[in-house]
Amino acid sequence: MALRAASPIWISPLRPHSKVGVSDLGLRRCVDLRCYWDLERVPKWECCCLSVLAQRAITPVEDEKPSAPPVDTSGATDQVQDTQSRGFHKDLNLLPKPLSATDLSSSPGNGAQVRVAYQGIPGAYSEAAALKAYPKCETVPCDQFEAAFKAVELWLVDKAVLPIENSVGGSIHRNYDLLLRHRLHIVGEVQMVVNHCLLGLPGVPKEELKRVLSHPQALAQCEMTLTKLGIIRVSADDTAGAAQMVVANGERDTGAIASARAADIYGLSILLEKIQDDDDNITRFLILAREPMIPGSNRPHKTSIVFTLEEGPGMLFKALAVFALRDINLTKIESRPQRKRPLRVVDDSNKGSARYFDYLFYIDFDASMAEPRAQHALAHLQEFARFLRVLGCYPTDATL
Ligand SMILES: O=C(O)C(=O)C[C@]1(C(=O)O)C=C[C@@H](O)C=C1
Repeated sequence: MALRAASPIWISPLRPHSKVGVSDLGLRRCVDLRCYWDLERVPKWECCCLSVLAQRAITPVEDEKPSAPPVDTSGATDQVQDTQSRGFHKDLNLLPKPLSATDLSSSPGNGAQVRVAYQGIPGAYSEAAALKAYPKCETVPCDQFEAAFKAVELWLVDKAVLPIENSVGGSIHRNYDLLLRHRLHIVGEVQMVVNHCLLGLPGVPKEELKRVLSHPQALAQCEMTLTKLGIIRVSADDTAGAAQMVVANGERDTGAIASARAADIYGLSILLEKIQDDDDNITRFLILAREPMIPGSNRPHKTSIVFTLEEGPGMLFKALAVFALRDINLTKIESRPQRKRPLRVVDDSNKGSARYFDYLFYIDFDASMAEPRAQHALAHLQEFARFLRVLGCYPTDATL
């Protein structure tokens, strides 16, 4: 049994934290980069992506022409001499160098010294996803999704890894809502095959189980097996928490659905393996950070956005067309009610009962914000979106 030493983060005791690590090189580089932005030209939509801002300083969005060709540097020596003769800078090597895409994405790939928050306790699938993203990281358990968001915001951890959708159970709506409520950036994704096991106390046969505890998503992913076994489902905060509870309660007729690793950690027996309805049960997790990453063009990237539209016929059709027109593939679309304004009264006199829900649309698309076609698509979308935010641009996980 190997429990990790990291102390869990519970949402209530979170407190303002001194900014340990503020001087972290990555952040300073980001701050430096802001000097290169032409903020006057940033339009009203809230684009959080460094690259798009940097690009906008150079390329007018209205212009659908391909980006300008690389600058010809053949006259560079003349420029240096000219500058020196005017006495601006004696040594140009002392000037800060503009960042390139690789500079900002060069955090150690194995995650050594990175603290990563996840929801659940050791043995949860989210912890495994964090370790897939950063194999040497220190994982930090949190009781709720929101605690993981806050842990990043308060500098208690560097990143958070949270589930966003599952191939059987669908979207994890809570995390869509939290993405909007918090100011974190998506800097990566992790796709992971989730193989569920039926666990019981040592020596208990599966026929003796009357109840099974697990996370609601896990219960939904094993719907058919559980119906076949005729077992009562009971919700728990996370799968590993369910396993821990089975041990703590010591009731022979109660089992858990969790990972093989959870069985190992909490000393339970594996009664059945791969009990999910679909063999290819895949959960997609997002990696969140305080700062956005600069998208590269060396590998496929995804961009995630959220927007709202004006009321009117065909508005969603128009919004989707900005991507179709530029041959940009959409990988996910999700809509969520806008909670602050759940109902819109369409009749000023409030007569007639027509009322509409306002929706937020979340879209993931296969393109990097470093690509002009993605920038143009968002500039186009901005023409009729009431609100638009880039949640992040990050490398596509193609490891499955
Ligand atoms: O309970 C866990 O172990 C989790 O990591 C949560 C979670 C989820 O919320 O989707 C993660 C992966 C599986 O899809 C089942 C549960």
